[in-house]
Amino acid sequence: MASSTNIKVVCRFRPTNAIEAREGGEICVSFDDNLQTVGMRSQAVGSGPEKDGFTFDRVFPMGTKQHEVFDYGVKDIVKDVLDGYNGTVFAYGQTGSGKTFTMMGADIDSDELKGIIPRITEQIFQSIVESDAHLEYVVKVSYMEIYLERIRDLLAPQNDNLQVHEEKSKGVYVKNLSDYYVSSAREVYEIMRTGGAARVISSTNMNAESSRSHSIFLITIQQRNTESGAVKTGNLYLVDLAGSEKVGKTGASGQTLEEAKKINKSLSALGMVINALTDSKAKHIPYRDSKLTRILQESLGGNSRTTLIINCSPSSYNEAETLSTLRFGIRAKSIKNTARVNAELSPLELKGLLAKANLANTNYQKYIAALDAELAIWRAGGHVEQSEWASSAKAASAPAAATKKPSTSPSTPLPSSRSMTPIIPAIEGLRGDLDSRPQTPTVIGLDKDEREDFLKRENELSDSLAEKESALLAADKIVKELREELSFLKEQEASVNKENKAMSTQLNELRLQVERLDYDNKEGSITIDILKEQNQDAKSELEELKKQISELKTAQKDATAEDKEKRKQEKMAMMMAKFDTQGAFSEKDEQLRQLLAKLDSIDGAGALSPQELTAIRRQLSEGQSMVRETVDRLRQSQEENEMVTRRRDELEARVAALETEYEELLEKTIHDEETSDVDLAESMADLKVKLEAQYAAKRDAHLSEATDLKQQLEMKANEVRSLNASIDSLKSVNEELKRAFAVTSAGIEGGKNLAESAQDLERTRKAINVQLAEFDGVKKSLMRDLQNRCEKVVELEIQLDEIKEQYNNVIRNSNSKAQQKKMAFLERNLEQLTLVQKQLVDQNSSLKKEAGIAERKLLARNERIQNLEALLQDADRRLSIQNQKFEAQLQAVKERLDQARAQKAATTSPLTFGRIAKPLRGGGGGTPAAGPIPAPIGGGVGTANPLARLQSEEGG
Ligand SMILES: Nc1ncnc2c1ncn2[C@@H]1O[C@H](COP(=O)(O)OP(=O)(O)OP(=O)(O)O)[C@@H](O)[C@H]1O
Repeated sequence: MASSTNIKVVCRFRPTNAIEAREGGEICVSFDDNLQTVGMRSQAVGSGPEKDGFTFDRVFPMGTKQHEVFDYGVKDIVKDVLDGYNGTVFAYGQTGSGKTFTMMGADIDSDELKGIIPRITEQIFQSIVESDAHLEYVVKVSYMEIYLERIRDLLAPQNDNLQVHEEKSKGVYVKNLSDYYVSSAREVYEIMRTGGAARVISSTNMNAESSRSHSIFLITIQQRNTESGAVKTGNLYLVDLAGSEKVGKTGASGQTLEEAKKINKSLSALGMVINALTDSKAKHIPYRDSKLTRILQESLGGNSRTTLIINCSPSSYNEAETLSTLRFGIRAKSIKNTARVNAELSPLELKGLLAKANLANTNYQKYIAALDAELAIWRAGGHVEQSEWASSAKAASAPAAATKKPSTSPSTPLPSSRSMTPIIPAIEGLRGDLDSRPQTPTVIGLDKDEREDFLKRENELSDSLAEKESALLAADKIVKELREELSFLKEQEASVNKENKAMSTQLNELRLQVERLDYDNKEGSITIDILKEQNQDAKSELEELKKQISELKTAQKDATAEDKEKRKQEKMAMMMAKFDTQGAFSEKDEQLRQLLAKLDSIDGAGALSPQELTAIRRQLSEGQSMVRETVDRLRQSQEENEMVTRRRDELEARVAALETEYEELLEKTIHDEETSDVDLAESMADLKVKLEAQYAAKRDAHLSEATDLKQQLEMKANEVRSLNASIDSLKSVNEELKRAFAVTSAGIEGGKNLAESAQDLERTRKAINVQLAEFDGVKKSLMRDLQNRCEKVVELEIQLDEIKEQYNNVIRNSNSKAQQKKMAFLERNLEQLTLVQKQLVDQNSSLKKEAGIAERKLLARNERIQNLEALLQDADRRLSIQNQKFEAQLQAVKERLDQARAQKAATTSPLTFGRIAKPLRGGGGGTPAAGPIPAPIGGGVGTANPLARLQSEEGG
């Protein structure tokens, strides 16, 4: 069943490519006729064994068709795998040498261009169809990639750190690698495409489509003999290695340089394994140095039929790489593999083994019984002859209950030659039968238990390593995320800081402004205080000026009081003189005088005629009536005088009122000037105008009144004068009459008539005297009255004059030079003061305003600052909330992602088929793709072998 064969090495040359042609590369290889040896025209092979060329199982020159490579290179292997052997086809060569072209082909769907893998797949299904009817096959495929020493499941790319395990029963395998049951080449192609799309591709200078990873396509074929129940399992590894060239040539750099190093490490490990395998002295094969060599462990020097396809360029441009590749192929060629069928025992075989085991068990029991018996003798102090000692051989041949009598020499030591673990042939045979899998080369030299322990421990370690690696990866990812987050947060922090800075500068500016405003405000209040003081000073100055004015007024008043008295007397004198000088006699007075003269003449004649007496009487009565008239007129004039007095009183009252009004006005003006901000000059001018107007009005009124009064006085004086004159004349007439009577009385002593007439005259005289006395009294009273009135008039005039004087004083005060100067000075002062006051008031008000504004601004800014601070706090709070939210979301997303990944891993495979075993039966039962899947024993999924069933259940 197991035969030791060398690895089959074939060599394929691709045609020269455009780069090589451009670089002037020439064909530097030659082939022998039987297409087994390739010769190099290189100086490097000038001497030594390579001079004769490199001999392989087959050489495919440029232009070899795809099907030729398949037919002559790998077709046989398909049959072996179907028969339960492990098979490996791997392509080795520099980038762009045609590995992928050979393995997968330029176009899967093209009959001409499709590569080895599609052809193998087709061959497998073809062979299944053509196989015996009692053979049932289950085909499943897996696709993985080794990239940067990590195994990635290309059909479940999220599983990117799979571990290689080894078990005694299963050999080397990739743990948790997903597999898909396939029933047709089409399904395999689909899987190939799906997996191919998930590969890590990196462009290099040499080949834009080159892959920097190793890809392994695994086809597992399980064959079950439905008649015997025997099961064989063949694994076919189809490996497309990464480019074998040196790092520098590809021009790879950066991360690609790292990649290249790791890829080269993997490939150099492959070289080391091959070297060790071909070196007879080598004791250790470094399979575990790389994932690649570990997976291909059984393919290289193990349980596998292996074909190595080395791909080369024929161009001198890639001569060095080609030479190295050829050397690699030559070395690999000498590796010997021992391929065995991976068979599970059939029920019959198992039955046989069971019988064997039962027999062995019986033999053991017998042996144990014999040993027990012998032991009892020894313990009892007996002795058993050596020939009588219990042995496995005897036990196997002796009847079951055979017991020995114990000997009596217990002191005999136990013989040292007896094996403590006897070898029972039946058991050993059973062991050999069960142990169908050969030892893996690595653990050769260890005993069986140690090997198992070693593998177990290795698997455990590998798992924990994977766990650690994934944890590390997750941690790396978290670190990366955290870094990103950190940078984001840093950016945010920077922006927040910037904002904060800007805000703090703004705040500082505002504070400064506030301070400045505060300072301005203080300054303003100080200025206001100063202005107030100045105002106070101005007020006091004004007060003093007022005082001075009032003093001046009083002084003026005092000065004029004496003048007034004098003038009054003068005026009175003048007025009275007027009355005295104007004594004109009236007509009556004249008549009376004539009458008196007549009387005098009568006196001279001695008698009066009755006519003359009658005339005298008549004249006297006329004189009396005149006196009466005069008295009446005097009464009238008295009345008029009273009226004048009343008017004067009224005028006085008015003058007093005007004075008080004037004073009030003056005070009010001063007060206004003191308190208000009215322009003093203007007010003064206004006041002046007003006063002038008032004075003018008053003056006019007084003047008119005075003229009226003067006229009236004139009239009265005239009247009084005439009355006085008439009184005087009457007096004189009276005197004359008296005298005439005296003369007449002396003349008429002699006659009765005369006596009578004398009596009459006496009576008349008496009456006249009485009248005269009355008249005198009236006159006196009139004179008194007149004098009084005159006095009053004079007083009025004086008052008028005073008022005039006052007015003139005021005018003078405002007009006189000194006064004018003073006034001007005062006015200037006042103006300045007013100006200053106004300015101060203005400043005060503006400062107040500014202070108010500043205060308002301050308040507003304070509010703004508070708002901004609140906003900042709010923003901070929101930021932290957002952060928390973001973290929570991130966490949720992570969880969901993990869940999704888990689900995806569990259920949502990109491939909707292949999770259920599809047993394919040979014997021309039709292609599984064309019709329903042939039902295995029991039908459906449940009829597959236990492993397949288990997997299908898992898949379900
Ligand atoms: N035998 C051939 N006949 C015609 N063209 C070929 C042949 N072998 C390779 N080529 C072409 O050469 C180019 C490179 O081939 P390929 O991609 O198979 O190289 P590779 O060895 O797989 O490279 P890498 O290691 O980068 O994956 C492709 O365009 C391919 O079509």
